[in-house]
Amino acid sequence: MALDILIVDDERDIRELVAGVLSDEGYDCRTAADSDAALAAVDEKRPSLVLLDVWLHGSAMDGLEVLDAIKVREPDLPVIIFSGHGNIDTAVSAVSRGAVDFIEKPFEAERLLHLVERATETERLRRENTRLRENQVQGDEFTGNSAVINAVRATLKRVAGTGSRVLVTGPAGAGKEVAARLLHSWSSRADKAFVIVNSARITPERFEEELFGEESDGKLIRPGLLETADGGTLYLDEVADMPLSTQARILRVLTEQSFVRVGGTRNIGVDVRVVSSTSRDLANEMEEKRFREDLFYRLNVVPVEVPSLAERRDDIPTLADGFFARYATEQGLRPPTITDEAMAALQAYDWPGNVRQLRNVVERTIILTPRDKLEKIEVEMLPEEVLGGKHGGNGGVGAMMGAPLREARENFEREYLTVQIRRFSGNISKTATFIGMERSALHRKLKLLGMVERKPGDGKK
Ligand SMILES: Nc1ncnc2c1ncn2[C@@H]1O[C@H](COP(=O)(O)OP(=O)(O)OP(=O)(O)O)[C@@H](O)[C@H]1O
Repeated sequence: MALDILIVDDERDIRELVAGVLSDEGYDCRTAADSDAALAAVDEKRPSLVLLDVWLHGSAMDGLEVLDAIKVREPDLPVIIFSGHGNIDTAVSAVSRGAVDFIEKPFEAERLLHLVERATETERLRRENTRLRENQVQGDEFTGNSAVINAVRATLKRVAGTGSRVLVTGPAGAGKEVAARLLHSWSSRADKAFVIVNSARITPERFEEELFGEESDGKLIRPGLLETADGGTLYLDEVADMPLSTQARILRVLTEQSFVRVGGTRNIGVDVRVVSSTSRDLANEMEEKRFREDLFYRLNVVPVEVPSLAERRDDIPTLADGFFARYATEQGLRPPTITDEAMAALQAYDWPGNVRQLRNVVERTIILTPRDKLEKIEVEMLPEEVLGGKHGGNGGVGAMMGAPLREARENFEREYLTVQIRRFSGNISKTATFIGMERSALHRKLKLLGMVERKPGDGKK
């Protein structure tokens, strides 16, 4: 979605000029000629940025008053001030009253674009953070009752109150962030911010500004994520993606509990609990000299591993039920029931994208299925990736048609049993009960089929 910029200036030429420059760069622009129109525009729809003239001839309020009124309505909405030659002082005071920057008229288009880009980058991150937060509010509890998830939950509970640093590891989409939020919510910092530093999404050039904030001549231009997280939890997502130079500075923050803003000299104290996550092998990153060993030891005070979904298949029914109920409700429908066959297919699949992929598959199933069929989820409604993909899918009847009956039956039995055993995470007794065989008979069968001792994922026969 294009960022929406509100341009407030009493001079029509300026409004049109600025709108032209910004529209060419893909921004959506609205304009207002006086204070009333400006505030009405903000009330109508929160813009991503306001460019505001300090001097508004013929208006009920001047630029600074409009700034104050905007800040009351939308404290986080960035405002850049246009100042004329004679009123730089006013512009500076606007910055101390909450404007992110000012630009003196006449200005070059390039300078304007640079400032706009800088101001909206924060907005982009803010949106991202809000979006993630909103997603969570919808109720991403740390669902699951498998033994491994219960163990993770117990560890989180134990360390939540201690303030120790925690390093959450596990594959992408497994729920590292959900785990970190749970830890935060159980800690004494729960009513303070949970701030995400997405190391992979912030460009290395902007990393330090984002983290430490900026100041000029001793004045705050904008706070960084560290300051925003003061008193709360700072979540360093995918910490292995952090540039080495920033790793050195983060290390200093952790040691000293203080930092210096970009462009500043003063030490600013912060009280943050750092929780980091990685889906990469940090030992390997350290070996390759891409990750600082001293930082690793600082971050990894308490390691918590969130296992892949394939390692806790017994959580799939609860997770799937929860996601089906959520997405059906969003469509104004009742939570559907899921047939045993459909659930078995979900449990048999390998989920390389883990819980995130399961959530997406459920959402897609709900969207792609006609509404009148959504009371009961049948196996055919599930997407092809789950039914026929290479991860845990089966070859289908078609693949068996070229074989004599005996061989086809054995092939079928092999596939059937592989899926069922996987579904019960390799537990032969549970599998036997489910498929209606004696445990010893199942053992014999597996031996006959050359499948003895085969556990999910180990690939050996
Ligand atoms: N235990 C869980 N209960 C409910 N929802 C979960 C659970 N684990 C993960 N999710 C869902 O899966 C999505 C991915 O989870 P999350 O972002 O925590 O994973 P991650 O391990 O941090 O992934 P990445 O490393 O890719 O950022 C979340 O948006 C959430 O909806």
